[in-house]
Amino acid sequence: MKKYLILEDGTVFRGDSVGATSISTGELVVTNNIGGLEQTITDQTYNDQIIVFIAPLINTIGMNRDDYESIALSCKGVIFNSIPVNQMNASNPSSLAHFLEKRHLPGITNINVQRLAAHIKKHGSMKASIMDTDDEHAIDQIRALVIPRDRVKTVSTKQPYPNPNVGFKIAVIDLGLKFSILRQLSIRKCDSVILPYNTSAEDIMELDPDAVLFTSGPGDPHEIPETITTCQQLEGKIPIMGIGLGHLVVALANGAEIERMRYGHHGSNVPTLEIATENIEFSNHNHNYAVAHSNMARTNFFITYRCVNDNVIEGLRHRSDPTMTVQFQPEAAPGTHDALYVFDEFIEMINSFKQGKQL
Ligand SMILES: NC(=O)CC[C@H](N)C(=O)O
Repeated sequence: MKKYLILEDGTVFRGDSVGATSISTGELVVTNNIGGLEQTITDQTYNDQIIVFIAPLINTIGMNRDDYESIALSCKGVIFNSIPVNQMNASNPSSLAHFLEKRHLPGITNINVQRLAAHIKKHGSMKASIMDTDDEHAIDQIRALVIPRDRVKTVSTKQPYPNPNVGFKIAVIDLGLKFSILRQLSIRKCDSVILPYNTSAEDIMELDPDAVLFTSGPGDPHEIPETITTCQQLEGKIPIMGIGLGHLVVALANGAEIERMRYGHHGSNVPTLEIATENIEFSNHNHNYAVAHSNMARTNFFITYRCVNDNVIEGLRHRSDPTMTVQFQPEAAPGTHDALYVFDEFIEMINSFKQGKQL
């Protein structure tokens, strides 16, 4: 069955349907991930987005349940250059087609993703629809569609839940977390409690945590002013780590400004420079927003990481408070594993804060 990817500027790409046959609209993002299909599709930072995989051929062996990063899928569709024939067979329970069909996620394969990616690079990110036809009404419909502004509310947990262990107690503020953040905390024996995005500072402190972690998540950080206020109220009182959207929240809470990028960073091989060591790491990114350089000097933060390709700010550290952030995704999933040590630095920061407090 033929399917059409229709961009809001009227450009049309035609390919073959894979997965659910429903129609869908979202913001287009182009990822350079060549593996890690499961982790990418289930990453909630892609909420309301249509993910374009730029790799020539993807997913050769089928879906692996150990690599899921959330329970419910929240992206709006997937676009491929090509996938192996056996992955198109939905009656094979481990196939990509079966996975997409069961989760009501439409996809299109046999699309010229190189041309599509070049188009996005030239014109910037835009909305698109996966449709059965390419008539003019489809384009009008896409233009009229407003991307929701409550994406964190949609994906954040509604109720607190624990991820018990025997180490530091971490209050994890779920802005759309990936399971691998919890996996990395578990490896370090953290006794985590996962809380909704709008939990107040008072309720967080009532749990007597050793640290607070604001996770990655979808959308624009300005959409969650309550989380920014909570962060302001916690600042300096307790160690804080921000990842992805959490990094942007911490930055806004401290007077930084955020800008929308032209087409963002999406993929697991983005080179990032750690300024203190001059090490270049390849890390996993999915972001359309970034902290602006313009007024950094007026904040109390210094820049710890920047992207080698375009100088985008990728990490911050407070000059005196125990607060650290990274814009990239140190939990990887999919790789590389270059930046997993960021979680060790978080634990070290908690340790030093505790020792300082005891002195
Ligand atoms: N990696 C993330 O957490 C994404 C942050 C934010 N939604 C952005 O697009 O910039």
